[in-house]
Amino acid sequence: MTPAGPNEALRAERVRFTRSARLIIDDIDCTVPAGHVGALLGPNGAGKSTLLHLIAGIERADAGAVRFGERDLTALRRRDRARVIALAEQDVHDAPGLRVAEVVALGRTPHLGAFAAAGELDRAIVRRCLEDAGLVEFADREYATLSGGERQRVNLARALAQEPELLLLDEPTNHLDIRAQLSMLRLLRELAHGGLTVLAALHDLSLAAGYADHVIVLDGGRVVAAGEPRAVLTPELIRAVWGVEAIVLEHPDSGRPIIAFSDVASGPISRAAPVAVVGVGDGDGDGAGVGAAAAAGPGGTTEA
Ligand SMILES: Nc1ncnc2c1ncn2[C@@H]1O[C@H](COP(=O)(O)OP(=O)(O)OP(=O)(O)O)[C@@H](O)[C@H]1O
Repeated sequence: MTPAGPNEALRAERVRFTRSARLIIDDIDCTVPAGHVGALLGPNGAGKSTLLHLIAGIERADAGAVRFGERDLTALRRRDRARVIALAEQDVHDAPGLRVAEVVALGRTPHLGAFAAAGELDRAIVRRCLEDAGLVEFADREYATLSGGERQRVNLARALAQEPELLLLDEPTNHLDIRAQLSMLRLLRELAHGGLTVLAALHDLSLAAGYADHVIVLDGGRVVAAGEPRAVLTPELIRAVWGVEAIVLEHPDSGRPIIAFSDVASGPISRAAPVAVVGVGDGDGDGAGVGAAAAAGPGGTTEA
């Protein structure tokens, strides 16, 4: 596990960002309390990745500030910033031909001197991060040959090797099976309790509600709600932001919200109907031709 860093709060203050004459981030104010797991939620195109890039310093805001504790992150030089913040993204494009351990070792770059090679401490940190991400058996595999879920864990391990104080993640559960999703989020919680401040863009509202201490909901480049998952993730908010009907239940053990969706358009699914394969017609009237699966009712089901 990455050693505990100092607990600091992340604060974005009136951050504004325009691209191609479009206002993408519209005077955003938001906070992730020190040592918390924050979840950044919102529909496609809401501005989650852009906000993470602005916090990480990959993009420069037109206005506003990003602070971590007392430090102004926007004022830090690139190398200094990379010692404070790590961003785990879904796609790593700078790893052609590299093996997994080498990709993870790239995370040590901000800590190495200008011409210095990695030392024993760096190698030990890389080994520990491979272990934390469950990747020991993959250490010698070529990164390009990994599955999407395996790559996702490498991206996390590389970010952890940076030994950041602030860990940003863009859809870290994407491509992961359910067990790997839960273990990823459990690891983020453990890291937060160990001192890291974590902000992850997530799409799964129940996972966010189950693991995040603090959620920030973006819509159209603005923060529309923020706070404890239970207070924020209400059916009204979900309808307003995502345009879907949700039922918010309480987990019997943790008391945290579980979000279920009711698809009012298709109605209840009571019994799966056999799927008939019918010809869509090939013009000769015999019904043969390209097979198409036709469901007997809406959504491929019939009412009992
Ligand atoms: N270079 C660009 N020029 C113009 N618009 C852009 C540019 N980059 C991003 N955008 C727009 O900014 C908005 C926010 O994009 P962003 O990727 O931050 O959203 P997101 O919330 O991460 O979405 P998703 O959930 O789909 O990943 C989108 O409407 C996107 O089309």
